Formats: sequence, structure tokens, C-alpha cells
Amino acid sequence: MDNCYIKMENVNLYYPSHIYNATTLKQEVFSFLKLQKKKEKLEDVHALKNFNLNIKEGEKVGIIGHNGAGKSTLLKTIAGIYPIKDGIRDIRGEIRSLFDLSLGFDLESSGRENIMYRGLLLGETPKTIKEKEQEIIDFAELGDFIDYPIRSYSSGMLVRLAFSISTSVAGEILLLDEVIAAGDAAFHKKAKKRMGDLMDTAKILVFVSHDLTTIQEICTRIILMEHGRIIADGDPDEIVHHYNSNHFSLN
Ligand SMILES: Nc1ncnc2c1ncn2[C@@H]1O[C@H](COP(=O)(O)OP(=O)(O)OP(=O)(O)O)[C@@H](O)[C@H]1O
Repeated sequence: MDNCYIKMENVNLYYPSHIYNATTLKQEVFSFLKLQKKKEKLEDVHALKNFNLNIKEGEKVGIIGHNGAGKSTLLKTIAGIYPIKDGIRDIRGEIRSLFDLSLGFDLESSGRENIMYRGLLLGETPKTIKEKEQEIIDFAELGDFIDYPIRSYSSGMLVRLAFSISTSVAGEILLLDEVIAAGDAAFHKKAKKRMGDLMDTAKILVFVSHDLTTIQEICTRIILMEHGRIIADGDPDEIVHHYNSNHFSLN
């Protein structure tokens, strides 16, 4: 029996529209004065439709599809971030998500303190974080800035710290949304190598990207999504060929 797997059966996920349906006072007044038509009621967005998926240990699965196809939603659903309306989500294995890298950052705290906060969010203990702390700082190349509040960091420095922390913890199931363009060219090279190591150690990789060449290189299977559904699933060369010959728009 597999130690790790991802199973989804007839999963439906909706983004509720009530937040967008709220009317502002200005809109009410304008509508009352007949200066503006009353706002049309928006429907919930049905982002995953009767979705079925089975991923076994050892698979490296690439997810491709047009903008808004539901790729990121699928990753976040696997990660358990979004509650599903119905269906079954059955996951075995420790999940490591590499998206929303700066989640859990506190701008007023130092880089060092943020390593601790973010590490705890990633499921580490204070002791294991302390053991990794120096390696994380060295990889991020932040020098003395590590003890400054991260509010003082440039955006590149912030990305380097976030990347360094997030990739310091391996996971059995690695969920990746587009390879993170971390920092400048030199850092990017280093980051790519570290990502490669993480992908090699993961038992399952699910990788969302618009970059067909990279995804074809890395993945053992590709899933093509359209409007919340899988429309092709299989061997990377075949799916890319299918995509190319059917002129799907991936952008
Ligand atoms: N927070 C949200 N609230 C409402 N609708 C959303 C939200 N996030 C995504 N959606 C909608 O869900 C659908 C799927 O979006 P998703 O971000 O998963 O697509 P994607 O395939 O990752 O797109 P892209 O390639 O542009 O990143 C789209 O119709 C999008 O408008």
C-alpha cells in the first residue's frame, strides 16, 4: 500500500460571491438618484466541477491550463486551505506548500523572529528552527539585516528570506505554484538548485506552471485543466502534443 497519495472524488469548490455583492453607501445613493443602475447580483464562482483526481506515490504531476482554469484553486484545495462544498478529499502524507511564501510574516519583527514564527507555522519546533536558523540566514544572504525589522527590507530581500525559510523544511507532498522568481540572477540560480533538491526528495510533486518546457522536463504526468475540469491527463509528451495540436491558450 502507498504511504502517500492524493485522492479527490466528485469535488466541487465554490468561491462565495456575497463579499462582492455587498453594496457601498455611494452605490446605494447613486442608484437611488438613478445616476447608476442597481448592481447586478453576482453568482458564486464554481472553480472545481465534479473534480476527480488520483495521484500515487512517486508521481510528479504538472498542472497546465488557461488563466482562470482552476490550477491554483486545485493546489489550495489539496493543501486544505479552501473548504470543499461536497465530494471527498483524501490525502495521505505531510504537505509542504510553496505558494504565499510570505504568509505569517510580521513586518514589525526582525528577520530572525520571523524565521521562528514562519517555522512554527510550517510545523517545526522552536528547537528544530534554532538548529536551522543559521543555514536559513546564510542562504538568504541577509547579513546584519537579519536583526532589523523586515519592514526595512527591499522586496527582493523579503522574497529571499521567505524562500529560504519555506524551502528549509522538506515535505512528502510538495505543492508548487509557478517556480518562484526569487531575488536577483545569482540568487535565482541557487534557488533553482534548492527547488530541484526539494522536488527530488518529495514523494509526490504537484506543480502548476505556464512554462511547458520546464513542466515537461520535471514531470512524469501532466494534467490539462479547462474551466474547473480536467480535459486531458497522461504522458507529458502526449499532453503537450495534444495541447499544441488543439491550440489551447495557456496564457
Ligand atoms: N478569491 C477568489 N474569489 C472569487 N473567485 C476566485 C478567487 N480566486 C479565484 N477565483 C476564480 O476561480 C477561478 C479559478 O481561478 P484560479 O486562480 O484557480 O485559476 P488559475 O488556473 O490558477 O489561473 P492563472 O493561470 O491565471 O493563475 C477563476 O474563475 C477565478 O476568477
